[in-house]
Amino acid sequence: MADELSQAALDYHRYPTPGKLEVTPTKNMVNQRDLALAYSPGVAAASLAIAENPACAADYTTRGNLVAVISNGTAVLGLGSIGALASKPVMEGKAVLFKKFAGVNAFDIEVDTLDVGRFVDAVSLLEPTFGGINLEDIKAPECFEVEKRLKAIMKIPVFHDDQHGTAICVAAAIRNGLRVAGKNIGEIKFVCSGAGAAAIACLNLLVEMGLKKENITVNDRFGIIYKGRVDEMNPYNSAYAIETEARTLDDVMDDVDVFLGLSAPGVLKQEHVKRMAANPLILALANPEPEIRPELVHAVRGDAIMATGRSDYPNQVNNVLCFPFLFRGALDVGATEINDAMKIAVVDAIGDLAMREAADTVVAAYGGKAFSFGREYLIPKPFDPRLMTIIPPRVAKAAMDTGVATRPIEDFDAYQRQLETFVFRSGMTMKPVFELAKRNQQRIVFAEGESQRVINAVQILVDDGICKPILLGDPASIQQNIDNYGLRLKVGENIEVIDPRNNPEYKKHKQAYYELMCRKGITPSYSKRVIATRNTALAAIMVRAGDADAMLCGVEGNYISHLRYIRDLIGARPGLADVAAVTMLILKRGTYFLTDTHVSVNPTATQIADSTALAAELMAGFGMEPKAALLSHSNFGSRQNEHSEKMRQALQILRDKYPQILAEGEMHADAALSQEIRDRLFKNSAFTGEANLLVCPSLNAANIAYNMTKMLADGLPVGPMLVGTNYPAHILTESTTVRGIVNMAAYASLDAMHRKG
Ligand SMILES: NC(=O)C1=CN([C@@H]2O[C@H](COP(=O)(O)OP(=O)(O)OC[C@H]3O[C@@H](n4cnc5c(N)ncnc54)[C@H](OP(=O)(O)O)[C@@H]3O)[C@@H](O)[C@H]2O)C=CC1
Ligand SMILES: CC(=O)C(=O)O
Ligand SMILES: [Mg+2]
Repeated sequence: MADELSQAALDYHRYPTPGKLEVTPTKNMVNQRDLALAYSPGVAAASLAIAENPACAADYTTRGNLVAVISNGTAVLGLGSIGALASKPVMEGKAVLFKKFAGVNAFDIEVDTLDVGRFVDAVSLLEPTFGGINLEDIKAPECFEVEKRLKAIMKIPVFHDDQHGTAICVAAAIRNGLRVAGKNIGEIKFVCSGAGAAAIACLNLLVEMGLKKENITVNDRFGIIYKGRVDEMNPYNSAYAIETEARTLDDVMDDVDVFLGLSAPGVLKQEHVKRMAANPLILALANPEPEIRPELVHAVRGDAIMATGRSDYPNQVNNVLCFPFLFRGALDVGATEINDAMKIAVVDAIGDLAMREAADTVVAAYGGKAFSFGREYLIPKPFDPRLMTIIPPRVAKAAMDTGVATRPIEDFDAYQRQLETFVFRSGMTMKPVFELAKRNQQRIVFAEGESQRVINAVQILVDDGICKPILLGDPASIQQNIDNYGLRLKVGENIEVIDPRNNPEYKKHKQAYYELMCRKGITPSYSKRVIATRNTALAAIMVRAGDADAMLCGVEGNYISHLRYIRDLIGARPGLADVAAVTMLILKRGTYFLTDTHVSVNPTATQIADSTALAAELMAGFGMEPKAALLSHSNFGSRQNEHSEKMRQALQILRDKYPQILAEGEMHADAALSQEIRDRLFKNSAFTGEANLLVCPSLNAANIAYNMTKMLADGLPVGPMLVGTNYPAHILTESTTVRGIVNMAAYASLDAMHRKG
């Protein structure tokens, strides 16, 4: 490993606190009452309930979502038997992956013994603590015995990740690799380097999938495993011993279709690769250094399809694609074991996923690179959020079908939503909006139709049937982007494309633009130019003309330049001084709306009252009851100046004009969010609990508050949504993600539907 990376890794592990994990309580512990509930005497109620009915441990403790990652340090990655203590960073790492990828809590447990019996005793006694056991980096052949004995004793899933997690990912990658190479698993010549935990499990699964045993040759440190060999033989590697004169890897590499390495660095040489069959598939999976580096393979074989266990090359075959999601499904149904049906469900899910285009978040996580199924993309990337939404339900279903689920899932739709919410926190809040949008698909025109983010979002919108997209832009560039991403959009079939320079409705749109702008110094010839070159203007005119139901712009270019067109061509509703922007922030703590985050620099008291009322109306569309707080540096008159006075006036206007809205102010943001703080200042607050509509006195305050909260509280924004417009039109920002565009297209549809009544 490069010195720089080693040092960076050491610093990463050491600072700011040693290690990668900590324990975080999930319940408040701030007063005497909490203490009485969490600990003595209250805790006795939970203990007695479990004593009476052990199954309710899943209701009153973390057990149902807690996995132990257990090792004795005998086969740590490809580093060998470095001991239980030295394995701790790897086990902590696996625990982090469980949590990060699938929300599974995991403790690492390092058991310092080489004795199978003592190890099994130690682990089996942990059953009351955990909902599942993930065995890790335990060397063969002991690992087989350990797993077999623990499975027999324990009534929770026991899963040796290096065996089965690896086998599942390898099986999916090989199935897809053979698809690309155009080969049939029943006919291929197969060489495996390594006969340990991972290798034997992979071979067993591949044989189940149709690989012929007679076509497999296995090699380990002592050479080829042949019938009659005496060194290092055991019942597990003996199953793959063959009649042969061959004794080394060098003897067996002619015409090999697939090489699977689960052994040690540098075992496979360029000379071997040269002799392999056409389109050879090479999985060099030893970690961290593979059996051969991809650049060495590609230097001698242009037709090779290559995978490693590393993240810095294409086709990372690593069990992280499997274990977090497999356990998620198993825990969610209280599975008593992980059986073959559950494993096969994961093989299928991983394999299928790679055949679909990569998700937007994957593209973002990998530097904007697009992936589509092929030589360099055989299996999904670990950051693919769909692993979480696709694998656990299939595992849960397989567990239920095979009778090992103690808590069967009753409502799979609700379960699916729960998983989606984990990945896209917008899931729940946006759910009703998506449902409504789907029922009455609106025509949404996208001003930046050539943008890759827009095109990726449009694929999701089409797949989910949320709207009928119209893309403005050069058709050739749009098609190029569709092809680059391997998307399934078909112009004229599931999307409409309008080239502004070749627009069939050009005359009508130009005239409409001219009529709106002729008294603002715009000439007929300039109108022509604008309508052919300014997509935001064209989109706005299309919405006005009824050629689209709503528009989205702003993914490219600055906000204010789009706002100019919106103000001129869409305009504010009669009686309003201007439009305003409302941004939704989805936080762990809840969902909040802020206004005006993007439009008016210094709104008047009337504007503030109007935009509060419009934001409240918008929130009702999300099924939320607005509680508006007019924010200030002043708390109910504590400061007297023009800024606090403005918010006081705004409250008065609100109460006069919109008495139905629950509004309070002017106040500090903490008072807005805490009943307790408000109670200390005065009684009879207009609303109870916390405000969910935070109204700021200026653009400065609103925009700063929004961006700061988003960063500090890891908020997920939806918006900005424009309110008070004459027609449905929304300006996104340049940082909007694909998911953000999808959310806003759904909201724009809802906006359009509401206006139609
Ligand atoms: N990418 C992934 O997802 C995963 C990768 N791996 C990697 O696979 C490798 C094996 O792991 P695991 O099965 O758990 O470990 P084991 O210790 O159980 O097995 C190691 C196997 O490799 C063989 N071996 C060691 N050195 C050589 C060599 N120079 N030539 C040929 N064979 C050799 C060993 O042979 P012998 O018994 O004779 O010593 C043994 O059969 C590790 O590098 C690990 O990082 C493992 C799991 C997942
Ligand atoms: C990935 C993994 O589990 C290993 O290399 O051991
Ligand atoms: Mg491992």
